[in-house]
Amino acid sequence: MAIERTFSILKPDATARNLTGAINAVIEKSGLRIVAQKRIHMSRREAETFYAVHKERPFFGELVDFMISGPVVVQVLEGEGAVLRYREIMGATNPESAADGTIRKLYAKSIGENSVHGSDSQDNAKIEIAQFFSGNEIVG
Ligand SMILES: Nc1ncnc2c1ncn2[C@@H]1O[C@H](COP(=O)(O)OP(=O)(O)OP(=O)(O)O)[C@@H](O)[C@H]1O
Repeated sequence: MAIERTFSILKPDATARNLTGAINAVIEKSGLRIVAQKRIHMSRREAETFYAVHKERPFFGELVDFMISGPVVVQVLEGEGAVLRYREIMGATNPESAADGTIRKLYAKSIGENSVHGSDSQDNAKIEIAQFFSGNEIVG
């Protein structure tokens, strides 16, 4: 499988509970490399742009409010099949359905406050990475 990059967010519920190191340990143990990382507080406009695909969904307002409720850590992860690999170790959106050992099973509080985001395709990974990082911030 090819070396890819994916975009990750450690969400406000994770930063609030001081879990960024614990989650990074799961990421690194999986073989993925954190090739860029920064802690930011998203603006409402950034969160609305990021989740624009969900703007007609009933939870959109709640999702945006949550994403700007505290700091997040945005990351670029690199490795073989990184998009799919990260989705596997994140686990299902709803932690109650997530497989044992996944980040969401271990740490997520609910379907909304579910600790992590990961891109769902290589095309979206490129778009999402470009929203938060310039090329010289990514060091492979
Ligand atoms: N029913 C819901 N109630 C509240 N928030 C929800 C609900 N469904 C999804 N969300 C939030 O919206 C995000 C995006 O939903 P999506 O269905 O794309 O899940 P995902 O692909 O697993 O998550 P992500 O896009 O964050 O990686 C979820 O991660 C979650 O934070």
